[in-house]
Amino acid sequence: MMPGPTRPPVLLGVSLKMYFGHHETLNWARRIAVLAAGHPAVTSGAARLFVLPSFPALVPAAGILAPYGVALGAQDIATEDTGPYTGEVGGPALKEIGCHYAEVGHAERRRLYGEGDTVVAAKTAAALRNRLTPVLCVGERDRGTPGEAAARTVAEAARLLDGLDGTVVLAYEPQWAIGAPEPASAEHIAAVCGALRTWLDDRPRHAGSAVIYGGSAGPGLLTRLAGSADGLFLGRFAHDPANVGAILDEIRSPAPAAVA
Ligand SMILES: O=C[C@H](O)COP(=O)(O)O
Repeated sequence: MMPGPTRPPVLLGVSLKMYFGHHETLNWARRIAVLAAGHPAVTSGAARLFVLPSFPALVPAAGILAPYGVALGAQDIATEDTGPYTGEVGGPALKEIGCHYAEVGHAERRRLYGEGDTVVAAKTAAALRNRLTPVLCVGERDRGTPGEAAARTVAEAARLLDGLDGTVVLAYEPQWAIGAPEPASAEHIAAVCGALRTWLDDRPRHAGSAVIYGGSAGPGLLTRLAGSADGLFLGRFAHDPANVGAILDEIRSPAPAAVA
């Protein structure tokens, strides 16, 4: 069972993207709160949960989830903190309403909204500047060998974090595995997450950072990964709270240390 006695907590993040309506989001959050209140993986500290709902749900979802230790975060953040940026939401406001995380660089924002490395790096900087932990999505576009994917993904993380200090969550999301029937193979994930972990471990300025896997992740994957990632970044398969419960069931031992 994961994690072993010296492992930090397993970090489980959920992005709801734009799938749910407002009340649906809050009803889902209530069911996650019940899970978090009663599941030994959470109450023992072996697992830590965070949820990224859409912007309008952040405040009421925090009211439902934060009492049970579930952290909240935004799915996006403006590059600037304040000013004439219609439609944007800045880091200071996110911090003020209780966000702990801000997601940046998701493949959907790159593909659909034209965000490139410059914007993603600026959003990562904005999160860190506002004491929000960036959930920085990295990962190759096309399926290739694990070695190629690891080299590309480490280079991407290095590029995006160049000149930045602070704790981050690196969400390894091979783009070809997002929205797919199955996640990448455990071997592929272990190769890339291992390379990202090695890269982070050489950089004390990112101490406390975590590497999690996203892309069609669901029940059973944590067990198959056997500790090669620090956790999971869940999408569709978290829509049914029973799946979140099943993933928590894979995590049993108490954990002594903290991650991002
Ligand atoms: O943000 C989450 C990831 O993009 C994974 O989504 P998915 O599990 O629905 O593929």
